[in-house]
Amino acid sequence: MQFIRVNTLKINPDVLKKRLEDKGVVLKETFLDYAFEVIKSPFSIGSTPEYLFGYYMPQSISSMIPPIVLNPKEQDFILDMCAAPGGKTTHLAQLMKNNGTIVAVEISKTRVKALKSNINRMGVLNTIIINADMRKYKDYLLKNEIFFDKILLDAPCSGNIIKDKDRNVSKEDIKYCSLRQKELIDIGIDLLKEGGELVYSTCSMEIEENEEVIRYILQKRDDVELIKINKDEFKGINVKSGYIEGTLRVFPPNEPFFIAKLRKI
Ligand SMILES: C[S@@+](CC[C@H](N)C(=O)[O-])C[C@H]1O[C@@H](n2cnc3c(N)ncnc32)[C@H](O)[C@@H]1O
Repeated sequence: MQFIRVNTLKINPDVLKKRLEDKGVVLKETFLDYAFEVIKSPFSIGSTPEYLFGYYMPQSISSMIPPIVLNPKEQDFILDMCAAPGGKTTHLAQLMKNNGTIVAVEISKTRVKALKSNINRMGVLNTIIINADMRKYKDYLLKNEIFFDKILLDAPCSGNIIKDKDRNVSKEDIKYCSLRQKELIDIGIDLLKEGGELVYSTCSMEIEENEEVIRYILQKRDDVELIKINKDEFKGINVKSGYIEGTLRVFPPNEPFFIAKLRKI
């Protein structure tokens, strides 16, 4: 299944739809008025002039859910803790209509290049890119008392190993990912303003990387609570409740995803 997210910072979804359809692309509506499923395309959807103009982002429909759940407002101060290549950063900027501020942090120098290029291509103007390890960069933020209204933690996970490195995952990989995710979510809560909200997501199916991380943070800290996500918002997507009520799991044929929302109290 292939989907595109129309970049409403640059073009109206109906205008782009007509433009692609005139070139022979067959598109199907989704629960989002700015996202379409690509049913058929005579050419690669990642190499059209419209793509290069930044009119859309090819990405799974599941990966559009975390920014929607975070629900950024136009004046929000947002931290995107693991940002590259920027599918979700550019989506957040679009929802904020290029207002407010996003701090997009990415550890990998190579992946920062892709993040920069997507941000430029898509006309995003409200984002500061930081090439740093969140586990160290948090010290700078805390020392300067910089706290955020909303945080997206789209955590590195074993699903990325399968996709990026094209190999199977071992029990050790899952354990390693789970430990890193627990460390990152704890940092995320530290960096939230009181009443601020954090969305945690992974493209892994493993309980250790999903519900276990949420259970860990809810047990470890008494300044955080779970906000229940309404799964009925995502019509046409194979979304079910996670193993903790109020969390979400997306299942095949859609890209597997886990999404949870927390509030700092
Ligand atoms: C799942 S990917 C993020 C995808 C991205 N949110 C998007 O929608 O395009 C996870 C990213 O986190 C980065 N990362 C891993 N550990 C990190 C850390 N400690 N600090 C910042 N970024 C990190 C990885 O290099 C990778 O690019």
